[in-house]
Amino acid sequence: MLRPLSLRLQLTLALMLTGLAVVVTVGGVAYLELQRKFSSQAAQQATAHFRAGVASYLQEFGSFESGKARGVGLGDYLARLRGPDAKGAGPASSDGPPRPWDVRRGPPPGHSGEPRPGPGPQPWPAPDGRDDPGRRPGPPPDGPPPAGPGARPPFRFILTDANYRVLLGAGSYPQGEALPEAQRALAEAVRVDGEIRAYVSTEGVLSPGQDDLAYLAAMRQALLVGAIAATVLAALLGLLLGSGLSARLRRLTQAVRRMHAGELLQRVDARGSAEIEALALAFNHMSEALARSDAELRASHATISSQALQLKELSIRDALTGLYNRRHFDESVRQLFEDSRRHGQDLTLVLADIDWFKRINDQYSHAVGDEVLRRVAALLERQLGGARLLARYGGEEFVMALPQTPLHEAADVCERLRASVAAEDWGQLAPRLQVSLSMGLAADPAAASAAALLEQADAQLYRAKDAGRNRVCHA
Ligand SMILES: Nc1nc2c(ncn2[C@@H]2O[C@H](COP(=O)(O)OP(=O)(O)OP(=O)(O)O)[C@@H](O)[C@H]2O)c(=O)[nH]1
Repeated sequence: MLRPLSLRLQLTLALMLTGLAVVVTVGGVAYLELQRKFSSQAAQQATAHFRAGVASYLQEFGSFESGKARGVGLGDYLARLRGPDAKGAGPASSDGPPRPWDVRRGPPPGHSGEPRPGPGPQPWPAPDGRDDPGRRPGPPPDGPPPAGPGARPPFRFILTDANYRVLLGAGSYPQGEALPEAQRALAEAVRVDGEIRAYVSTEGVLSPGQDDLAYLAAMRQALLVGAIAATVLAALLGLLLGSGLSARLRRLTQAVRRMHAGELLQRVDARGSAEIEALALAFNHMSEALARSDAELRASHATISSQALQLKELSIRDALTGLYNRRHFDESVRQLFEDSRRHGQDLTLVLADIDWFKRINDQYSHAVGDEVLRRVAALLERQLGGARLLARYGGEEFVMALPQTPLHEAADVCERLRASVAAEDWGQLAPRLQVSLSMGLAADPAAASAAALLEQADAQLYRAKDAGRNRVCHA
């Protein structure tokens, strides 16, 4: 399938065609008008010359009949006046006697008074013997005009006497009959001594003469040069406008691509034609709005993410002590257990329980009990370090997982914890307050699961309680 033409090419072609059409239309009309003007001017001149020839004949012979009686027909008379050089083509010259039929540019002789003398082509055909009022044989008056430059013009003259009786009918009107009314209106009077002696009118169209042909050829050439110049100018203009337009569209396209790549805030130059400026401004506004929305979206996404993190943290923390809660411990210890088993590493689980906590509550209040829970939790967390998992397991019970820690090492750690709790100055919190921890440890490598291991630790805790509390027990 053919690709659609680019905007630049379309614009160039449109301008070229428009320029060409304007030149051809204007030039063509001017050319035709000029041709018509030549034809009309030549017809006027030819009629004037013919009329002058007829007037001269009548002046000399008095009438067509007396001319004929003296053996001189109008055709012969005109031919004699015309002279031998009139047969050929060529421009009129100033040599020789003046003759009334020379066709020249400028006002016709009938308009300026006297006919202009000079040799030149005869503007009318010599009448034949049939039509000639002078009865002399001659070339046919109504034959087709000879072709070629300088040939006699194709006018055919109609000649009547003063009463509109046709003497020369130009093949259209029979000799001797009255000229129709319509044709009479076009006829021009031939006056001799102020008296109307005949009427003359013209039929036919002009084959332009050499000067006219030269004019028309120059006109055609100017038309051709104008058309070529207009086409070239239009092409240059089209290319210039088109390249400006396509450059702006290219910048817009590049900006859209950058937006697609993530750089939402883009600005393109808004200068240009009204449409391009409107498009660029709309694009800039859209880009700003998108960039603003994107920034707001990112900010709200960050807020939501942080809130989700906070929520998640809250969901896995114990509200009173800030330690992890039991649910989180149970989820995490499963992973620790599997990892230690997979890598053949030690894992010791510890359950720790505050001794006689009910009594603390009862004796000192729940608030004191809560504060004891918070202080024991902080102490355990501080001394245990980050590599171990510590959680409040429920009530006054805490649980610990010590990865990569063999039982005896874990027992030492727990012993230090127990001692620290016991050595704390609890009297600051409440008079004569004593707090201690009982702890049970399990690190059985044969335990099937973290829960099973935890049960073993719980059993050791019971042993510690049973043994008098404030102690660490393990298998
Ligand atoms: N202040 C306070 N008390 C709690 C909280 N959770 C559980 N307790 C109390 O802890 C007490 C636990 O008592 P017991 O299970 O009898 O255990 P004990 O008194 O510590 O006795 P032994 O464990 O055998 O030494 C109960 O009275 C609970 O009400 C808490 O969050 N705050």
